[in-house]
Amino acid sequence: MRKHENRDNLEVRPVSITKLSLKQVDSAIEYRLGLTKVTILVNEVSTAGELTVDINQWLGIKASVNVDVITSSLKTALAEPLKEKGFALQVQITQVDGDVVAAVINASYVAIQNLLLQNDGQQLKPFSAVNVGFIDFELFVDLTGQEESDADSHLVIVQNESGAFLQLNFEKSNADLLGDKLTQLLGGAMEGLSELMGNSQKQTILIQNNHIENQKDVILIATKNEGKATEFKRLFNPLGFKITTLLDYPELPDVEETGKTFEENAKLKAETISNLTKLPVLADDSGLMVDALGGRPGIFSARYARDHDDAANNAKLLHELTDVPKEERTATFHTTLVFARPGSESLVADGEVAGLILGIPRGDNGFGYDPLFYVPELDKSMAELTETEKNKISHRGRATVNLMSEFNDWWEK
Ligand SMILES: O=c1[nH]c(=O)c2ncn([C@@H]3O[C@H](COP(=O)(O)OP(=O)(O)OP(=O)(O)O)[C@@H](O)[C@H]3O)c2[nH]1
Ligand SMILES: [Mg+2]
Repeated sequence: MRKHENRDNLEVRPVSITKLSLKQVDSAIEYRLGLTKVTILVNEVSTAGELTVDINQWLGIKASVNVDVITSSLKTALAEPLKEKGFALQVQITQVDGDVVAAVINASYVAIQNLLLQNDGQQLKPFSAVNVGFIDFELFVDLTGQEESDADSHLVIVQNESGAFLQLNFEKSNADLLGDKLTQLLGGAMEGLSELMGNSQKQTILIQNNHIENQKDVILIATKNEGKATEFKRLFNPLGFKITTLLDYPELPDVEETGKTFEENAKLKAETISNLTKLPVLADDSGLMVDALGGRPGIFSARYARDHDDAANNAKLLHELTDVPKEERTATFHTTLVFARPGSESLVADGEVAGLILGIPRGDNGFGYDPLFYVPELDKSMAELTETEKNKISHRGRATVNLMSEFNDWWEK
């Protein structure tokens, strides 16, 4: 199966609805596929030059009021709660190539969800459309109009988040597209559709709405680590900041930590998420550096034995240090923090704490390697400290103090 040649990712293609005008629309055809009612997506032209994409039924909205998405009167038209009122989108397109139809549907979903968020905060059940087809017996996902004209057969598929096919848009010439070929097309489409729903659309919605744009003193921390999130909340709340993390934004993508240093990785996390959300974003990249292991696991601490598996990572650490005597089990926890915001150079700060790796784990608090990290001046493991005690001496706590000493100047710039 191939994706469109020039695109690595499927995308919610921006459809500039105003600029397009209709060439031709096939008349409605209705199919039955098993028990699923399959209707042509594009309804008949209502007036010359107009194509109605009727998505009311997917939205579960009662009545139908025609709303022109592109006019500025839209917001006024939507003054009443949308769910009470109902509406249809009318869009004009130059052609009915499947890629345009799919793009119109995707753009419609994004547009409507954005309007709802601005109106009454209602969340729609997501749906996406994709154009799939066979060219010389090879399955292509996200066909362009040009590819579509070379295709032996193709169709536009609309699916919702729970995987139900909402509509299939068959061309008349594809009426024989049944059996294995259809199954293959549906399989290919499902992959493309889940990518669209999972990433592109939600991101677009999030970015366009910028949920917390107007909330002052909110910091988004680009972490999915619950242990870090808890520590940051305790560190920043007393300073008057409200902390949100990526755990509050499941629609944002994972940022791959491909850097070679803590700073490179922290920058990648902070700057990627700040660019996407246009928010001030703080990221932490941290890890344990064990002297007897030449500084390992270092930047690979989260994936030392197995990815984010604390038990396996701790077991590997103990195993590697089996014959290393106490005085040689010295180690350092390191954190690099990067604060990024649109249009500024990022602020960077480090923090470290020195300790020893124990032979057996102690304590239940904290996370990661805390039960094996002994802090000599407190005569306790990190996992035996309360959160407040840990924050006072930890690499993350110290990095935060260092960051805050420069924060005001940087923030005012
Ligand atoms: O015992 C610990 N006490 C700590 O205080 C601590 N801080 C970091 N670590 C370890 O180092 C990895 C960081 O990797 P990391 O910075 O990439 O974070 P992460 O992947 O867990 O979350 P994210 O912030 O990237 O989403 C973590 O997973 C842990 O294994 C710690 N272990
Ligand atoms: Mg990580």
